[in-house]
Amino acid sequence: MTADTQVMEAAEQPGPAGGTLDAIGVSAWFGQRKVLEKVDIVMRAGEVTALIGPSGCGKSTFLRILNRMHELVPAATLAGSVLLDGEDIYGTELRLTEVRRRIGMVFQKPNPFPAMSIADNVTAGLKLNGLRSADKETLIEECLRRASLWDEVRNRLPAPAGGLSGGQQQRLCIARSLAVRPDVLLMDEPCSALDPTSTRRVEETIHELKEQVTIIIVTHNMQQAQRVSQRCAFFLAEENAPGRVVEQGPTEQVFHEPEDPRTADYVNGRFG
Ligand SMILES: Nc1ncnc2c1ncn2[C@@H]1O[C@H](COP(=O)(O)OP(=O)(O)OP(=O)(O)O)[C@@H](O)[C@H]1O
Repeated sequence: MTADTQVMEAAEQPGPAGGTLDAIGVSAWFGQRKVLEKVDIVMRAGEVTALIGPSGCGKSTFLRILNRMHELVPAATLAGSVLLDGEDIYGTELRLTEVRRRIGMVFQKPNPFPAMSIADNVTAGLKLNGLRSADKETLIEECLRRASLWDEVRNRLPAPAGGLSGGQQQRLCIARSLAVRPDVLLMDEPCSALDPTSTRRVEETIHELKEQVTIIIVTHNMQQAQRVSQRCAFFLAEENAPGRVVEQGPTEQVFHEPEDPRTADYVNGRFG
């Protein structure tokens, strides 16, 4: 076993809750243009945090800062810090590969490897992360169960993932993310390409996962934010200004007793 290769205990059950992410004074730029202004949000273990707000207010940028994907864009810069259980993900103590393993991402459009088998898709992230599993079959079943997909695919694990429905593909991507044992899952509008039934299945999956993995979800769907999240942050970019968090708190409060009139207008569909 090299320093980069760890044997994962596939039979080991996932821990009780993921990590807490703490964004402190996070600002972001693309070139000269500032798109986020001093965002402070604590995203707690065991909870789902929803990021809401109109298009272009910086939600996806903020999400990508949380697992160091923002820096992949040329000319993208940032200020502030992001702590994972107190450790700075931009500091020297945590390696980039470790940050990306511990903080996984599920994208808007399901992106399995279509020609690869369903089973191999689940374990595809292991190699990329320098990990291997002592018992792949157990790990595959466990992750597919956690992603609420096992019953639908158990009899066709060698079939190509491209043959699954969009909703099944998205749950397969969730299973793939879970295989590397993340503490946090970032989800960028994970249901926007899905029909209502598939959306419900993904929401149920989120509900079941939140005890083990901290989830941060960007959504334009206000009903979805209320259904899946315990806490909510409302982002807004006013004219010619970078995006800011106008209000955050328990989802119930943000939707039913917002303190800021702009939050009330947004959650009640009066703009955005
Ligand atoms: N790669 C990029 N290069 C330059 N500007 C960018 C880039 N990505 C995003 N932006 C700009 O940053 C701002 C925030 O974009 P971002 O995608 O984070 O907003 P958002 O709230 O997630 O929007 P949406 O809800 O439409 O996905 C926007 O003004 C956008 O045009």
